[in-house]
Amino acid sequence: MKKMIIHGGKRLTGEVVIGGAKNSTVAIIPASILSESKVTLDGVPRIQDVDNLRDILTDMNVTSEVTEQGLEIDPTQIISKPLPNGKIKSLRASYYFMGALLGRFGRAIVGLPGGDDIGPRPIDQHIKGFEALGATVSNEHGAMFIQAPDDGLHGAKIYFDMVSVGATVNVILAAVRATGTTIIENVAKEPEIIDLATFLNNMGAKIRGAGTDTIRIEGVPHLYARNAHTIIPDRIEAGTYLAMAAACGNGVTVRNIISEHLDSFLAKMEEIGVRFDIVEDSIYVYPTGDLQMVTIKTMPYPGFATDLQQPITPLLLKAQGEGMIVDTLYPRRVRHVPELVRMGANISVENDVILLHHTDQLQGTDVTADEIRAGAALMIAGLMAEGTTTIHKVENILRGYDQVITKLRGLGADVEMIDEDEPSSTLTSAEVFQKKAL
Ligand SMILES: CC(=O)N[C@H]1[C@@H](OP(=O)(O)OP(=O)(O)OC[C@H]2O[C@@H](n3ccc(=O)[nH]c3=O)[C@H](O)[C@@H]2O)O[C@H](CO)[C@@H](O)[C@@H]1O
Ligand SMILES: C=C(OP(=O)(O)O)C(=O)O
Repeated sequence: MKKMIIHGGKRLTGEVVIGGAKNSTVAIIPASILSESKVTLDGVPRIQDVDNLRDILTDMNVTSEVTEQGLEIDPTQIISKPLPNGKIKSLRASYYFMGALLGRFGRAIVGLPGGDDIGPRPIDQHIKGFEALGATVSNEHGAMFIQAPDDGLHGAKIYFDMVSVGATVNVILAAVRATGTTIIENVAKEPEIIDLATFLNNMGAKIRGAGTDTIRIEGVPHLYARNAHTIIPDRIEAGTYLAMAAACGNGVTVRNIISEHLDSFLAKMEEIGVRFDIVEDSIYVYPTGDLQMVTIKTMPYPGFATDLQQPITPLLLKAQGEGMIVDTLYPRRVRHVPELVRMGANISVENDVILLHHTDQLQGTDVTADEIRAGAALMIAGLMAEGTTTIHKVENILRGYDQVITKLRGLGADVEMIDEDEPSSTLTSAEVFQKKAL
């Protein structure tokens, strides 16, 4: 286990470059097993979810190699194998192997996934989609057994009862090689869904409508990757650094952003009073003056992303007045709140609503990152705080934040990551460096 030590209070300056989107990458890596030729991915972020997906590929005899640009995956020698346990439990997106194996082999045995502990995360819509395509699905001792009929999956009309990123991805993966036409209604419209569809279409799939409410798929018998696919920039990582820049920056440029993917987030930043300039694929955030408290309600894309409600919270603590956050997707995504309270934040939860009040100054202390975006919030709070903040369970942050220590140091942050058993006591990070060098 690792911990992050932040000596707060430094004003951040300079530039940070955003990596490829975690939520695209973790769908596209499982999708690559549908290809009958080698797959080249550029812009793959260096995150633990990718390492864990690569381990799962290895279990299926699919080799992968990290290159300077990204990742090469060779699925040509793949074997159909049950994946009931192991790394499957280490991340959410491992459940995309259900759809991908079903699409490739007509059967899948995959353990129920792990991922962030942010309240109940059922998969009933994924199952509804697989069944509509003709598969039989059963849950046996925590693993899903999914089997296509003898004559293979067939196209179907599916209406999702709620908008789900995971169910949309999984049903696309199962349907691309099914016989006939599949129409999926009330699908997720996230940019990561469009990225996945682009990747699959470039391999010969026929997916239309990604980014709208309805996706139409004409099944094809074979898929071959021919060109390298570049993963889109991570809008959640971008939002995190933008919020950080506003909370403790002295003029920060965030590069490699598709600003349209952040429309609702940027509108909220403006409402708070943050000033920024968008120039092509970069956003410059000015040092902030007076800020206004706001109300945030998370919604499926293009609404305000649940994954950004925690990262924007420390910034809101600087604002005047009283604010509120309602996470309609994950009402119990509040594990950062008690940790922020320990840092002196005036924040509470009542009936699943996060209530925020202006806080003069956060104080560094020991806190725990119970999930990825709670960790991002604590990281920003630690940078804003007086004194030293030690964040435990940093692995949750490393699941999805690309080269985070390097990026923070590039902005001038005084931050260090060390093993839990290594003494850090009251040393500054410069002293820790010195000690390591001896
Ligand atoms: C790897 C990945 O892309 N993860 C993202 C994905 O997670 P994930 O794909 O798990 O989230 P979903 O979009 O599926 O979940 C949205 C909502 O639908 C509910 N639901 C979902 C499926 C289902 O079968 N039944 C059901 O009730 C969920 O409990 C939740 O309330 O979208 C979330 C919502 O934007 C983000 O926070 C995650 O970062
Ligand atoms: C909830 C998240 O991730 P996952 O779905 O991979 O658990 C997230 O990225 O904020």
